[in-house]
Amino acid sequence: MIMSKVRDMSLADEGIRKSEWVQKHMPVLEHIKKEFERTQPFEGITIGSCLHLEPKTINLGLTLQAGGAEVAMTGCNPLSTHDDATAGGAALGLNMYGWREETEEEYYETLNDVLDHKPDIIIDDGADMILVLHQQRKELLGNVMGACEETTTGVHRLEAMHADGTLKIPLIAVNDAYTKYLFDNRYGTGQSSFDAIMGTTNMLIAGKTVVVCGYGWCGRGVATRADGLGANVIVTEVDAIRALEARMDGYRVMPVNEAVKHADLLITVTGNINVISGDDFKNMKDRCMLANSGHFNVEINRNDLENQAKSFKEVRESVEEFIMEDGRKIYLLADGRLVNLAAERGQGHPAEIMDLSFAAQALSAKYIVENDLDVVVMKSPDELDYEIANLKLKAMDIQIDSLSDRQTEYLGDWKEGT
Ligand SMILES: NC(=O)c1ccc[n+]([C@@H]2O[C@H](COP(=O)([O-])OP(=O)(O)OC[C@H]3O[C@@H](n4cnc5c(N)ncnc54)[C@H](O)[C@@H]3O)[C@@H](O)[C@H]2O)c1
Ligand SMILES: N[C@@H](CCSC[C@H]1O[C@@H](n2cnc3c(=O)[nH]cnc32)[C@H](O)[C@@H]1O)C(=O)O
Repeated sequence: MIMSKVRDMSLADEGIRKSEWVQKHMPVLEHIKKEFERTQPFEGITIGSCLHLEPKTINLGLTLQAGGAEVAMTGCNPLSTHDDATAGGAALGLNMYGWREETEEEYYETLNDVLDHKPDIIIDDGADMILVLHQQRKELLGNVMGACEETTTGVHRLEAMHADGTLKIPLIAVNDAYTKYLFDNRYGTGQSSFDAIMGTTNMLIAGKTVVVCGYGWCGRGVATRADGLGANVIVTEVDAIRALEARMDGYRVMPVNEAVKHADLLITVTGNINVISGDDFKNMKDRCMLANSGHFNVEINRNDLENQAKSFKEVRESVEEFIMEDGRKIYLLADGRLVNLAAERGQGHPAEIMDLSFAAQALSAKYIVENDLDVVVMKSPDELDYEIANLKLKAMDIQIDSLSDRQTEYLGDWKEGT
């Protein structure tokens, strides 16, 4: 029997319409779905997920369902759920739990609702579900064949769990697949962050100074798009090599306490805590705008901002204005949560990008079923990456070359010199 707790089932048709639209732009996932329909890799298997609930994620759920799985889904962020998508998913036979603007209590309640389905496989984003499984729902551990993790910070948390011996299940770090982080973290976060920031504020980027904190895969994507939109880009880093790379990519690099003085718009993408805190708020220009596109709501220390402000209020959907003692105004978008998903207008990454990420999830889940894995944190196998990349090239009608026998022989030979 299908169980669901969603905001409003009357939104189901609109949710289905939106899922059908993005489905047209997710050809790799569509191909995998057809394969799954034929081969039924998940017959008798229950898959529980904790992912941002929006139309593309519904297509992942339907792909797993087509492969024979019972699917139960909840959101991985209290602000990112689309209520039409959850209603649509429920109408199509997925067990959907969650709604937009959950309290913390509701967030964990719906996460536990999914665990109540006793999943054989877990697909997590940020590792909250895997943590609850290990800390509060230990009785279910024996049932879980393995889990997949969607994002960089989740992988870090799970590696830390594995290092201290806490992790009890095999874990595929789907984030670390080439077809995931090289595209999702970089091009996805680059485009969707600006899509959300511009849609939320209706403001111009050209001519502004944009500070990007963190020059990892997300930071590179955000900086490239800021540059392309005509901004003057400053990067802050703690890693010498990445800082050097940012400089040679053409950006100014400086410590964060200096960078905040120049920022018209500041975006954090570090996965770290307190990247913007304390005196940083004192040194900001009037009307500086702050957004996070990295991890949960910890990168920008909202408490520090609130404590220093005379007053604060929402002045526009997903925009809070903080009036400081000296009269300066600072704007915080989407409560400091991932702006590309948590802002009211956040649509998440483009469909063509999530096509790759969710193809990696679907094939990794199948890999768990087909292989008796040890308790490890492993990158998804290279052969899955190449399968996805080849399917995507084919869908994009792009041909590439292959090595001749002579070239293969040459590349494997050490004797041939000048
Ligand atoms: N918004 C999204 O849709 C989205 C997509 C993918 C990943 N993420 C999240 O974004 C974050 C970054 O992911 P990534 O793949 O780019 O990680 P990454 O490890 O490639 O990059 C993070 C960078 O931040 C730097 N850093 C750490 N602490 C810092 C600090 N205090 N100041 C300045 N720089 C600092 C690190 O040196 C590193 O270069 C993670 O939390 C990840 O889960 C979000
Ligand atoms: N759950 C945490 C962890 C970061 S989510 C970051 C992940 O979201 C994923 N993501 C980005 N856009 C979308 C989307 O549109 N649908 C589903 N997932 C998305 C992306 O793959 C990335 O790794 C949090 O909410 O703060």
